[in-house]
Amino acid sequence: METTQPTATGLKLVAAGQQLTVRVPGTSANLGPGYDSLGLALSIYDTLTVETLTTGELEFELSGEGADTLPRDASHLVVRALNTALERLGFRHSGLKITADNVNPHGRGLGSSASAVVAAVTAANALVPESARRDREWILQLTSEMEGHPDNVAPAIFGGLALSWQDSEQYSSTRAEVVPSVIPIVAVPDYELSTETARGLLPASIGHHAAAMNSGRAALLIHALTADPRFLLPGTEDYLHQSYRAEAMRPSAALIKALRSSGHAAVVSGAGPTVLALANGADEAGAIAEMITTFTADNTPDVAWRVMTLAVDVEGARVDLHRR
Ligand SMILES: Nc1ncnc2c1ncn2[C@@H]1O[C@H](COP(=O)(O)OP(=O)(O)OP(=O)(O)O)[C@@H](O)[C@H]1O
Ligand SMILES: N[C@@H](CCO)C(=O)O
Repeated sequence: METTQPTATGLKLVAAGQQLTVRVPGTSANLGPGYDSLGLALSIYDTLTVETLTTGELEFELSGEGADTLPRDASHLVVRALNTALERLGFRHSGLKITADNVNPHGRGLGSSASAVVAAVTAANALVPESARRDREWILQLTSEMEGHPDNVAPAIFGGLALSWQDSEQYSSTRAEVVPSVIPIVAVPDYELSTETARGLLPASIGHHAAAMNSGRAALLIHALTADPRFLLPGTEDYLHQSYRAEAMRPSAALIKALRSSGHAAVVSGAGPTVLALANGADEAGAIAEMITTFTADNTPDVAWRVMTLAVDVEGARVDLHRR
């Protein structure tokens, strides 16, 4: 791949004429007690196609979620993340054509902003020469910095169930395998709640008792997801965030309460307001989907819900190179 000499900015130009597509899964973070640490990759995908140009221009084609609201210029989240990543790698571009096809709903708790930055940083890393490319740990570090927490970006990058942690400014993550009988079902309401707003509802500190209770449930949840799903209901109990945010998503909180009272492991997905239920097998998945439909029709008539029975994505972000 050809690159020019460093420019006045000290940054080299990536070669023009390249084209690639990145497919990134949506994610559900927290899973109850795993606040800011656990996340599951889901089979709902955004795709981002990037072509490098010589015109110096930015062309943007946007379809699906956000097509009516998002900017199509350098202020777009994907462009900002892509430029930052290229710069960190020592490069810049001389024009881009970006085509974004967004399926993951925005501001609903399915990690749309994390998917966007993972797609952008993964694309930037694939556009630079092989010798300058970094590994997925580097992508995790940069995208966690952008998001402020690693729980959505990690499963979006690696797929599966991501267990993430932070040492000072360093983010790390490891992947665990979810038993095949676990089926995620999401109920996505038609109202939004931004992560920023939801984080603002949390107390600055919590008591030692709540912290101890939460630790036990988080440990149990990993066992439930990776070995014995019979423990999904007690394993998804949380003491850190959901009760503080319930006022901002009352229909979702009511649905979660009803599902849990019937023995189903339901939680707020990410910062909400989507409801995530984890079924143990197809029969329970069917029963959950049916209960969501009936309960919401009877109890939340002003809210339209989209119910999706998904799978755990095990691939994570995938790059397809079309032209180099
Ligand atoms: N594909 C995208 N392209 C550009 N901007 C996006 C994209 N996806 C999300 N965003 C921006 O991020 C905002 C939503 O981010 P926010 O963190 O509030 O919710 P979320 O990521 O969908 O949910 P959560 O973080 O709770 O899982 C959108 O309103 C939009 O501004
Ligand atoms: N852990 C994050 C996930 C949403 O980005 C939160 O609950 O605020």
